[in-house]
Formats: sequence, structure tokens, C-alpha cells
Amino acid sequence: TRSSRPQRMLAHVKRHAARGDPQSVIDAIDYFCRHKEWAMNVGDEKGTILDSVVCEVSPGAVLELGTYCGYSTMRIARLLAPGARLITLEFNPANAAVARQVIAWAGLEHKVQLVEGSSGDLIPQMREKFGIDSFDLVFLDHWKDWYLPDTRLMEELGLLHKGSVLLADNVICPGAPEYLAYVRSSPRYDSRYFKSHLEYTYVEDGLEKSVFPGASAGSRP
Ligand SMILES: O=c1[nH]cnc2c(O)cc(-c3ccc(F)cc3)c(Cl)c12
Ligand SMILES: [Mg+2]
Repeated sequence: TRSSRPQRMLAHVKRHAARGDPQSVIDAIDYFCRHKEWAMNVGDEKGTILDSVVCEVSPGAVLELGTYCGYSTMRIARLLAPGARLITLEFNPANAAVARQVIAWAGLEHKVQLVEGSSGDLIPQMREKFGIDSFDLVFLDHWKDWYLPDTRLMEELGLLHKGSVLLADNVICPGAPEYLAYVRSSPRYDSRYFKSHLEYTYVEDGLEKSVFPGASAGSRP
């Protein structure tokens, strides 16, 4: 049967990127998506904003919701300090299979744990299965309708601490209106919009960065 777009992207990476060189893998994917076949990686423009937030937070524990082909996984992992950990959740097994090979090609597999399954099922298992107490940074990039329920779940499970940062992709395109309304109105978050463009296009999109000031915020003094 005909190869999939992620498989063609992986073949392009293996032909054009150097093993063990994450930047060359990132550049190869951006080239493929800009000049051959569009794909829904966060891309270079929003990716630069992602990089700056990762560097600012310098997280010890990161959760990525939505791996796809591993592009943003690599952007985050390449900036992590030794010993810092990134757990990335992907519910599509075919995409997960491609992402594992992309991450391995970049030589970043020792910093990344890719888990297949749905975020709603896996988030409650973070403590028992992965020994994670809380996340310093969460990158939401899976499906717009799951941003809010997954955020509520992380709050209820105590997986966010004072200062934890949520960074959400696609808050304009395709759009996550309920999530935006929540993080922008809740006294529990300090939220800011980073205007950008949908990956590899001139369509507006952006990232929403929301800092969790602590569970006590928003409750009566
Ligand atoms: O589903 C998505 N998950 C995570 N990121 C995504 C993204 O960055 C872009 C898009 C998208 C936007 C416009 C379009 F015409 C087709 C696709 C989607 Cl649909 C997702
Ligand atoms: Mg996205």
C-alpha cells in the first residue's frame, strides 16, 4: 500500500539529516513540510517561541500531549539539561512508530519517553508508571477538544505546581475556544498569547502560555 505522509517525512529525514544531530533533523522536516508536503508539526516559526519558553522554564519534567512525528519532541528535548525528562503521549500507533525513529535518528531517545495511548487514560498513570510528581512544563498539541479536560485532570491530580507552565499550540487555528476562555478567565492562571502563524503558512495561529500560580490562587483567602 502507498506510504503515509509521516513515512515519507521519515524517509526524507534519513536521506538528508545527520544521525545524532537534532538541528539537522528539525531542518530536514521543516524543508520537507515547506517544499514537499505540508504536515502539522508546530514548525519553525512557532517552534522558535516554543524554544524560548523551554529555555525560560528550564524544566526538569516536561509532558507533551501529542507527539505526531516527534518534531516538537526534538525541539524540547534538545534544550533539556542533563537528567531532565520529557514524556510524550501519542494515541496514533502509526505516528508513534515514525516518531520513535525520528527521535532515535536525532539521538535524543535517552531524554524522551514516548507512550502510546490516550492522554485521558495515561495522565492518571503518571505517578505510578513514570514516577513523576508534577510537571514544570506541559506542551498541549494533541486535539483542541482535549486541551481543557486534560488541563482540569492535571489540576485535580495535583500534577501542576506553583509556576508550572502550560503552552498550547493552535489556539487560533484550528482553535481551542473553551480552553482559551478558561485559562484567560480563571484566577488560577496568568495567561499570555504569542501571535504567530499556522506552520508553514501565512494563516494566523498562536501559542497560549499560561502560568499556574498555585492551587490556592482563586480560592478564598
Ligand atoms: O490536530 C492537530 N493537532 C495538533 N496540532 C495541529 C496543528 O498544528 C495544525 C492542525 C491543522 C490546522 C489547519 C489545517 F488546515 C489542518 C490541520 C491540526 Cl488539525 C493539529
Ligand atoms: Mg499543533
